[in-house]
Amino acid sequence: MSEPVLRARSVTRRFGDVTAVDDVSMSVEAGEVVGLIGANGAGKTTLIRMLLGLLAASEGSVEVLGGAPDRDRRARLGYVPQNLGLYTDLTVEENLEFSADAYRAQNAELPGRFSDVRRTLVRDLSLGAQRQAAFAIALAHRPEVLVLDEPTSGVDALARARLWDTIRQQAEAGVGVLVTTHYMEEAQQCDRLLLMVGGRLVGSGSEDDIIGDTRAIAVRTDDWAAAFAALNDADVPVILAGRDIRVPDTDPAQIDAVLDAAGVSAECEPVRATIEERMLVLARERPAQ
Ligand SMILES: Nc1ncnc2c1ncn2[C@@H]1O[C@H](COP(=O)(O)OP(=O)(O)OP(=O)(O)O)[C@@H](O)[C@H]1O
Repeated sequence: MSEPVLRARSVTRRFGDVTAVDDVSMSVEAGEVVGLIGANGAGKTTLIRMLLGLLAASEGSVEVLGGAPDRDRRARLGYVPQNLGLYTDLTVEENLEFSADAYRAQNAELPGRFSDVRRTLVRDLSLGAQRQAAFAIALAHRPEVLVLDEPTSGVDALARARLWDTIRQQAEAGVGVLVTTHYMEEAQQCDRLLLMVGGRLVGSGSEDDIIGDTRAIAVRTDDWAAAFAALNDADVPVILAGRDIRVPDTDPAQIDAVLDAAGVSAECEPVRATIEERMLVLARERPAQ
């Protein structure tokens, strides 16, 4: 296999007493979309900032396109940070020119559908439109690696689907993509996932690999509010989605006992856990530092 386009070797980053990233090794190959998932504060952004050479590692090392993330290699990357990194008092076109200068790119261009907003100040665009512009600007110098930190938060369903189409097209053209997301439907569109909990990389591979044999109990009852309250008080990892109650990684007998004691009649069925439930279980085993 060729050299990965991004690689971290045992990287750790501490901020005072907080270990934001703890001994993480990972890589992204050309042409693949790798999803970096984990709860808020898991260390995803800190890992990305180290990979891009924007933040020094306390320990370990990173490589971009086979070497240190110096200015020349960074010019071959496209990066959309969570806060988008646009100048809000410049127009979309001025932001493009600014970015093209920084990347020393010739003929950087935006897709035609941006023609209506070229001369609009970024601050006058909706958050969703700003995100799309930031993404288009990051692609305009035809990067070999794309790093996207929550590219679709605040974006409507159509724009989100379009953005994922573009991500896939980029990967098919050989670009290596690292993308963080909180949306599990998006995680499923990645070729491979990396799961971070409390600064550590605790799972990798497909969704199935990450879920492993974790099971959940689906609790069915008309008295869902009382059932949820009783299970929550019992300190089991209970999740309420609408009126559906789920309890991952817990002995069914314990759930029966809690519900019986609370006088709630319910049917409990063991089911396969979801990826969110697996994340919850891991987060309880290893709380954020
Ligand atoms: N500059 C900083 N100074 C101090 N602590 C920091 C700094 N940057 C991050 N942290 C801490 O490091 C931990 C990891 O934060 P990070 O932003 O990397 O997580 P994340 O997984 O990207 O979260 P989110 O999904 O909310 O963006 C958190 O506890 C955070 O408070």
